[in-house]
Amino acid sequence: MGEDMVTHTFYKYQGAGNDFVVIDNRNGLFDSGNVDLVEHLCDRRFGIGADGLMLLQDVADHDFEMVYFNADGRQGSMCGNGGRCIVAFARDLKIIDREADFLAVDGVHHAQVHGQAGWISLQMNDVDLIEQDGDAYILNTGSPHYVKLVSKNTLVNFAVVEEGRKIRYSHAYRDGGINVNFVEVDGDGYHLRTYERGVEDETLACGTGATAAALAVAWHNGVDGVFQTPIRVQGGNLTIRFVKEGMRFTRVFLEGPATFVFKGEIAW
Ligand SMILES: N[C@H](CCC[C@H](N)C(=O)O)C(=O)O
Repeated sequence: MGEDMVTHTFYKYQGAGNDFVVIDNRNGLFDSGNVDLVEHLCDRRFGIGADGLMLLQDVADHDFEMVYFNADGRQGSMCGNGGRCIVAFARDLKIIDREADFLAVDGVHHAQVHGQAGWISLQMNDVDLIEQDGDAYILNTGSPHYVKLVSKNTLVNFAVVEEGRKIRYSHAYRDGGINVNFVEVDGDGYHLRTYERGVEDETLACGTGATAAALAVAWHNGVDGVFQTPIRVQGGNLTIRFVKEGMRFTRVFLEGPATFVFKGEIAW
């Protein structure tokens, strides 16, 4: 690398296999409008490789601000696993200790860091609307989700990308896009596979998707109460905690691992 080449520091984190480039942008120098740059950095051959990219920024009245981009380079809606990973990043930068209060595209989030295992609990917004599209459930947990319940032992050989793409590009969702989730009963919890908008592929985990799946299943079962739902995803395990009273879901928490992978330098 030539001495005069300008390089930039980046970090890689992953949450149950949903992986992110994370950049400390407290100096505000990152060109947030550069779609090609973000897409390049997320490219798994020509760049670093990730499902998404996040900027950590300073903001008044909160520990930090999270700005999220999907791998297609465009600013996205809320990313649950990304939210958990940026809290781990803020801890590693010593911006926070074990509690965080940060601003994201869907408002303020509180998070807790549990123990050294990097288990992060992220509070998600309340949900009070679940609609139906045929036998699927449509709800927004910070990002829009289509949740289809499938029978046991379906997901092991399921064409997630093909079936997910059909729905995501169908007339109803073509313009705004939607994340497509397939969920089946799995022991005392559920197994989930997700086709993600903006990645336009299956991801190994989707935090807002796991949250949407847990709430949709509780709605489908029609029982109120306090829930703690294990969700097995391709990249690991997540837990969703929430209180259901009719169609109102409160105290919603997405919990799971958020792991530092590596730090690097890249020229752009
Ligand atoms: N692809 C999603 C955003 C990221 C969601 C996912 N990575 C998560 O953990 O919630 C969308 O465009 O709606």
